[in-house]
This record gives sequence, structure tokens and C-alpha cells, in this order.
Amino acid sequence: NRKKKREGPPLPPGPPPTPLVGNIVGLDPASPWLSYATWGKEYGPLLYTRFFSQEMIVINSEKIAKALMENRSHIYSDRPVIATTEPLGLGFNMVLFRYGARWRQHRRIFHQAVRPDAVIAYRPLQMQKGYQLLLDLLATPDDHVQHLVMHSGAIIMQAVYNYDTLPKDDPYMTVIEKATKIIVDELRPEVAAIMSAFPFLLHLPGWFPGMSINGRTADSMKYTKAWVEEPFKYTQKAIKDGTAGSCLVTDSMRKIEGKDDSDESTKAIKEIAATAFLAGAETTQSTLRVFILAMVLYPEVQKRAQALIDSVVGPDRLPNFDDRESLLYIDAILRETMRWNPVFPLGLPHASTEDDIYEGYYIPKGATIIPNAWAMAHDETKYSNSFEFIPERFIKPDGTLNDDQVTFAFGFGRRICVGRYFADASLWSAMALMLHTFNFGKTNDANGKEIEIDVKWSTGVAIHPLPFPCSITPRNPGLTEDKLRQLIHTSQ
Ligand code: HEM
Repeated sequence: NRKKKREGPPLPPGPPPTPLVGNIVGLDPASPWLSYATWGKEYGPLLYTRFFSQEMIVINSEKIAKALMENRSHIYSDRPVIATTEPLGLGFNMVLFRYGARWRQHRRIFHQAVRPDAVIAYRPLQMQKGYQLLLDLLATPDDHVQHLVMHSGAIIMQAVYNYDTLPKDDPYMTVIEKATKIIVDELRPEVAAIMSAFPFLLHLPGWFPGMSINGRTADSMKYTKAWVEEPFKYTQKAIKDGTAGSCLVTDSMRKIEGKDDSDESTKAIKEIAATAFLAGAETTQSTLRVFILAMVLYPEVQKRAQALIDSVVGPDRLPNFDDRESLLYIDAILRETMRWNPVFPLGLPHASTEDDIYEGYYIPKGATIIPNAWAMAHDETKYSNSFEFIPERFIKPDGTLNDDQVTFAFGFGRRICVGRYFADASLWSAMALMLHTFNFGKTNDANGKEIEIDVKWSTGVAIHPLPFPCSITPRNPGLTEDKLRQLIHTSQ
């Protein structure tokens, strides 16, 4: 027991571990962020827990997360080795890379493509895909989840490969969706910790209780290989044929031309392209699902946003990025969506590369560092009535936005989400367009009685609300497909 044998500063407090397994007892496997937040109330915002031999430091406070992962980022920028990465076929994915040269190379190329001044170039495509989302919602509002999946995926496929996804049964999207489903389900830190402690578990059959991952690795491998290779081949061919438009792959390939056209750079670009979908599509559509849930549950917020859009934009055209400055309430809604239910409730784990001491507590080298974004979002000292959806909390008395950009929802320090500016624009455009065009509300049952929404959440590393009954109706009751197409045409 490390706690007894060590001399010097103590480890941070935490619940007493069960011998061998550590702090599994009492941890809610479907929503561990709740257990960590509860433990935080008892033991303090910095917690020490253990899963088998893996030491974990859970941070429930934004201030401490910044003090460690930002101010001491030279120590806290690694990722834990996740034993399930390779079996799932995720070795290409820089999100999970250890801190080092390969990560730095990928991060640099990625940053070039989606840094604040570069993302402006993607606005027309984000608007186009937003228009398509409106058309899809008008045609079949009950399929709104599928439309959001397609919207977020189509933006990434276009931005990365300059590939226009098919509205139905797109071959690349189908394969990627299958892989993502397995990955999001299985890539949980607690599963990874168990697998790391007992690698032989990876060889147990998939039907063995708790070992669902083993039944799925072969499929995951197959799908991820197709995901990395196939769309990249599409763009490579377009480059060869001289028909390639600007996109992450084409632009990055052109940059290395003549300078460094080794296979390694090409491979890096190919892997970054696949990573963009993994990191960017599910997260964006999950956030938009949270947004729709909020609009249904908080009609007064929706009305306030629509009244503002009506006064600034009016009914005869759709909002665009030039209106953003005059529609700050939409930004407040965006921030509140990210805060109210962060789609990565436990962020993504970092790992420490040196022993450290923080406020008298010892943080061991090699510990997994878990920022509990959910607990930060529900810090009542910062966000009163934190379970309520209140965009006004981001607006200063003079009507401008405050400085709180809810960055904790995008992570910390050197590993902070590299795609956050891109995500912000995809989210803003979709939210503004949807609020302009539709009302989101509850539905009625057969007796005309309003159906109450019992919100349930998926589980895994990234989460979203499970489908809930809602009505999506055009604000203008006479809106037809033709009229909407006309509106889109005049707005371009
Ligand atoms: C609402 C949308 C999004 C959310 C909430 C989100 C959130 C996050 C979070 C919490 C992390 C972990 C940061 C850390 O380790 O501290 C992350 C990492 C990352 N995100 Fe995002 N993300 C979103 C969209 C995107 C998009 C659109 C892209 C790409 C176009 C992207 C690319 C990445 C990459 C590559 C990483 C890994 C960074 C690294 O390890 O260095 N994300 N994101």
C-alpha cells in the first residue's frame, strides 16, 4: 500500500480503496463523474483514487485543473497508456498519443488547418450544411437525430476531404458510424484500467461478462482501417486528377510538397484526417442534441433568442456569420449548452510525467489525471442553479458577453481541443439557423396531453441525451420546401 510506505507529502485524500481492485466499489460505472463529484464533497476537490494498480487523480475544480494542467503543462500533457487503443484499431488517433514527437507533429499540422484565422475559410461550407439541415428537419422532423449526425459528419468530410456525403447510406459515413459506436462505448478509462492491469482479459471471449469489448475488436479494426484509408484515397485521387478543392488533406499535402514528401508526413496527414472525424463529428452532433433538449425544456430561452433574431435578421433571409456580433444571446446559448451538460463529462484523461506536489499533496509520476468537467459545470459558487439552463449567466449588465468561454468543456493546457474554433462555428451556425426557422417543443400523446420528458443519457467517454419526444415545427406555418429553398437562395 503506497500510502503507508511512502514518506513525504501525503497523497490527496480519497475514499479507502478495496484491496487489489482499488476504488471500484461505489463507483457508478454509467456515470462515474457523479461518483467523483460526490466523493469530492466528502474528501475535497483533488482526489486520489486507484483502479487496480493505476493511480488516478480526479480534479473536481476548474481552478486546480488550470493550476496543474495549464500552469504546469510541462508535467501534465501526457495521456495514459490505454490498453484498448490498439485492439480497437485506434493507433492512428493523435487524441490518444503519448506526449512526444509524433503527437507534436500531428498537433502542428492539425493546428495549421483549424487555428482561429484558418477556420474562417470553412464558414461557407458550415452555412451550406446548415441549410441542408434545415431542409432535412422540414422534411422529416422526427428523424432529427439522424439529420444532426449527417450534418456534423458532412461538415467534417467536406472540410477534411472535400468529399460531399450522400444524403443516405454514404459508404464512408456508414463505416465510420459503425466504428465510432464501438469506440465510444468501449473506450472508457475504467475498462482501459482493468485491461491495462490484466492484459490477459483482452483475450477472454466477448460473451464473458463485462468483456463486450473483446467481441467487438475485430469489427472495430476492420472499420477503422477502412475509415483511415478509403476517404483519403478519394482525395489523393482528386489531387492526382487535378480536381481537388481546398480541404485539410489537399492543403496539407500541398504544404509538404517539395519540402518533405516522405511517407511519414503523408501518413501523418492521413491519420489526422481520420482523427478529425473521430474527434469532431460525434462531439458536435451530441452538443446539438443537448441544445435541442434545452430549447424544448426552456421555451422562454427559445422565445428570447427568436425575438432577437426577428429584430436583427427578420423573416426574409437567414442569419449568417456577419450577424453574430448582433446576436450575442445565441453565443450565450452556445456557452450554456456546453456548460449545462458537457459532452465529455470527464474531459479526456491526461497523465503526469514527473512527481509533483500541489498545495502539500503528492501527485505521483504516471498518474492518470481526470478533470471532472461535469463537477466544474455544476460548481454552484460559479454557476448558481447550475442544473437550470440560464444563458443570461454569460451576459454582463451592459449586454456584452462576459469572459467565461466555458473552456473547461474543451479540456486543458497543451492538450486542449485543437478543433474548438472549428466546432464553435459549426455549432453557432446550426443553432442560429435552427432558431430562425423552427420551434422546438414537447409533443402530445394520443389524448392531447403533453408528454413530459424523462431525460436519459448515453454512457461512455462522450455522452448525449438519448432520443426524447419532441416536435420541430416551422415558425412560419406556410413554409414549404420550395419556400425554404428560395429563402436559402436569397440568403447566400
Ligand atoms: C463540441 C465539440 C467538441 C468538444 C466538446 C470537444 C472537446 C474536446 C475535449 C474535452 C478534448 C480533450 C482535451 C484535453 O485532453 O484536455 C478534445 C481534444 C481534441 N479535440 Fe475536440 N471537441 C469538440 C470538437 C472537435 C472538433 C470539431 C475537432 C476537429 C476538427 C476536434 C479535435 C480534437 C483533437 C484532435 C483533440 C486531441 C488534442 C490532443 O490530444 O492534443 N474536436 N476535444
